[in-house]
Amino acid sequence: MKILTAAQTREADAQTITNENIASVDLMERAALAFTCWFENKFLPRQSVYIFAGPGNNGGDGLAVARLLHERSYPVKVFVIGDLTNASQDFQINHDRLPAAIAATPIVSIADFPSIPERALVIDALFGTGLSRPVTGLFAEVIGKMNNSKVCVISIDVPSGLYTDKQTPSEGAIIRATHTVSFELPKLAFFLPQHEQYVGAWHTVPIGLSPKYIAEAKTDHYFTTLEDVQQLLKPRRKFSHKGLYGHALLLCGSLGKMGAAVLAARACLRSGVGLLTVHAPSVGYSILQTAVPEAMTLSDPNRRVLSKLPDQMDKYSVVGAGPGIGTERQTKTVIGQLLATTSLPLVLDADAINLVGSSDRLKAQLPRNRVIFTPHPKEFERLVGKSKDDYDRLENMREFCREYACYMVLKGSHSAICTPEGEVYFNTTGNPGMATGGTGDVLTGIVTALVAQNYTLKEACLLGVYLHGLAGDLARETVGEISLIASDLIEQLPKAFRRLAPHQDLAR
Ligand SMILES: NC(=O)C1=CN([C@@H]2O[C@H](COP(=O)(O)OP(=O)(O)OC[C@H]3O[C@@H](n4cnc5c(N)ncnc54)[C@H](OP(=O)(O)O)[C@@H]3O)[C@@H](O)[C@H]2O)[C@@H](O)CC1
Ligand SMILES: [K+]
Repeated sequence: MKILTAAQTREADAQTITNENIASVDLMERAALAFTCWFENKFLPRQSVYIFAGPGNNGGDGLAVARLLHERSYPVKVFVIGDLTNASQDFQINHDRLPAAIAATPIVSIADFPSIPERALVIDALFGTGLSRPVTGLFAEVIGKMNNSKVCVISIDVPSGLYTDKQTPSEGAIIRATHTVSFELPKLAFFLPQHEQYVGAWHTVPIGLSPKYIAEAKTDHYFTTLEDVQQLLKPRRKFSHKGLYGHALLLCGSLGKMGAAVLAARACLRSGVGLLTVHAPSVGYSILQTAVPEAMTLSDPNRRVLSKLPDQMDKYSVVGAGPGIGTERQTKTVIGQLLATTSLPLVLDADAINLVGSSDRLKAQLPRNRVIFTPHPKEFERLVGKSKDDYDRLENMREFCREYACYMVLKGSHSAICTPEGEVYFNTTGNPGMATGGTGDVLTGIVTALVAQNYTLKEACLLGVYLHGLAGDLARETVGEISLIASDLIEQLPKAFRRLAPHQDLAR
């Protein structure tokens, strides 16, 4: 699904109004109703609701929500801030529609800010996508009070004060929402780690924005949904044999880090690969043969670290390299040979990324259109360089992927997948329990297996990252976030695959 800029969202609103031949206040009513339904499902009408409305259409939404919640027996109080002589037309209409029981109290100085009871709910309808400058002055003071209220704050559409598609200047005040309920689509800002404290948990509610406009809108930013990845998953053919599903080679492990190789190998096998060979330092031979009997094991001449590429590289369909390999000189030579001498697709993770990042010579040897990097933020920095903020990091990722014609999975809460064309796809599965050692090795195994099965590199990234997060979400259901370990993801992979294709096994 596409992510739109603030300007595109306004245009989508406008086109919806024109195409459907409705008044803009009708679209506002639809939005307010969608928000109210979400709210009703979440909170009982026992708690009083304090709504803070600004002078634009976001404020208009807040006033319409006040009326709708009042009709549903929620005790509602409304406060309006700003120069209301310049308020938007739809704000005015909804102001006039407020029932007599709701007095909209103006806040003209911070002394007018109400004291908010402990169990109240606060709705933030100060600003939405029409924010035109950083929030200062009285608005900033109001935001400060709302942030200090220690109650649940629910933002309509956007946490007020946050720019949705570019860096918010540091002098601007921003709401710290518990929940953000966004209309139709999430905003780019929601996917960036630097905004975690403002956005809280985000949700989307449909308001019927013009599908035609959305389909035609140009963007470089997308987010992946279950439906998107379901379309990618290929069924297994009836007359199958293991040769159809590729032969993956993993270059993993070193003395003391054979666990990384075991995790990557097991995840690779659970992701449908036909054959798997793991090439590891000789210390890992019996470990791998015991822990992963389904995989073939090749022993490197060196006991501790990888020092040599295996022979007959052309019999493999893909190489996954990096988990647990360390950064010793011999291993760097192996990675150099891998880049220079093979023509296979490569999935490079962990120390393979660090090795490439530390050497301009290796970077210059990167083959075009057949490398996937899967860095976490620190590895990303070693490979691509430092970034000023999350928007800058996205731009740097885009530039790097264009320059080297490679794919990148920047791992995080919403892992970002970048293509050589500079398109970025944000993943929507996964949870904080996955921030634990070994989960990256599991991802390498999954993505490598998918490339082996002839998924394009882009498909392998989108599908692999989604499945990895989904396995994490399934694991959370049984072990919780705190106890979750990387092996739990592997255990849940079968269920994750079946979630994507619920009827496939039954159809036979
Ligand atoms: N269009 C539709 O049909 C639908 C729209 N919908 C809703 O509308 C929202 C967008 O509404 P919007 O465009 O009116 O902008 P909004 O965010 O309310 O703010 C604009 C006002 O704030 C002011 N202002 C701005 N920055 C400021 C600052 N830093 N400090 C102080 N003032 C500042 C600005 O003043 P100005 O810049 O003109 O001086 C103007 O008065 C969108 O997020 C969604 O919630 C839904 O109902 C669906 C249907
Ligand atoms: K808001």
